[in-house]
Amino acid sequence: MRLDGVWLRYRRHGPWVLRQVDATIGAGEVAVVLGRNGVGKSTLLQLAAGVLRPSRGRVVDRPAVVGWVPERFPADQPFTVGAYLSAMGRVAGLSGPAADRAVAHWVERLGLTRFHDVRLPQLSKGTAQKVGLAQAMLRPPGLLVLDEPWEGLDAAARELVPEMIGEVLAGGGAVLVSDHRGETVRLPGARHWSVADGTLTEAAPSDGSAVAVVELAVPAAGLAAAVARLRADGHQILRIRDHAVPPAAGSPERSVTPCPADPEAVPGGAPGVVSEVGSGTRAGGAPGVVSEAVPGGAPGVVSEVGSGARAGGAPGVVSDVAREAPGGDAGRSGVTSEVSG
Ligand SMILES: Nc1ncnc2c1ncn2[C@@H]1O[C@H](COP(=O)(O)OP(=O)(O)OP(=O)(O)O)[C@@H](O)[C@H]1O
Repeated sequence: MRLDGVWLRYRRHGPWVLRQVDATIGAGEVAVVLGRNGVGKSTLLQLAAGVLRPSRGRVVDRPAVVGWVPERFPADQPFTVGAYLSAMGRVAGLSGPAADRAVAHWVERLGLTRFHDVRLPQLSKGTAQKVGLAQAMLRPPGLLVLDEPWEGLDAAARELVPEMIGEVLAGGGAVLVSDHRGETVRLPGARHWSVADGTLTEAAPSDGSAVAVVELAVPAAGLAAAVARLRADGHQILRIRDHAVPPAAGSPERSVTPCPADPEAVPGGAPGVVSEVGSGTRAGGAPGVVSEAVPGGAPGVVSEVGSGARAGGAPGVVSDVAREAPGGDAGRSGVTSEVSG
């Protein structure tokens, strides 16, 4: 499927939400749409799914079967779960018996059995979201479009999302998924599309062969916000650490602490280091420490302290830690870097 010079605004003479978006997604590919709140991720997904029509440009080669999971399932409909899903199966082109079989399969798989005869408005947000996932999968989609699919789901259901994505990809489908919380770390091989200022840019692949690790210092009070911002920009957080406990020299991954998917869960009260892998670098403008990965011609590690950064452009880069940052405040800085090629 291809978005060909797509522009979108919601009303005549209104502001453009998207301008001249060109993007292609092929069979067996997944693209994660990243960006801050309100930049137009949902708009882009709705254009891809065919829910919205471009104001200018066109969307071509959209697969015949599209599974669309909106950010909020429209639960204000007077149907039971079973009746709604059966009807959606028919809408998707399944015969009655085939729809029934598909509904039985997905109801069981998503743990919806006891809600089969419950009316949609009576469902909790998370359960309604599962109904939204189920309806999109009743007929194997050639394109699955998921808008923030993890929102509101319990732990078990969250695990199902990457599974469902994997099944669509294995069946030759394509998947677009938006995410501002970093859950996509569970989607290896995903392409990263970043939306900002009305345009879409694709980040370099994060398959591990073209990324580097950067350590950034951030103010402790701004840690959660920094993590959220970095994730929104498409970077992968590897770890968060107190800069008073530096990692072993030359082995920054050794002391990795799993980073919570929810930026709100980041302990904001303590100074911290965030390790991130991704496709671009953001320099920390203030003291503190963050690690992130950036694309490079070769694997590498970059350590950054305060507002200064040095990038390793060659393999075999070493981070040396636990020394006072050049020109920094000894009480707040604890990392400096040595780069070798
Ligand atoms: N139906 C609509 N009518 C008018 N403006 C809209 C409509 N839907 C979205 N917008 C506007 O378009 C812009 C992009 O919204 P969109 O929902 O696509 O962003 P988003 O990146 O998905 O945000 P979030 O991360 O909060 O879901 C916002 O300024 C929003 O207010």
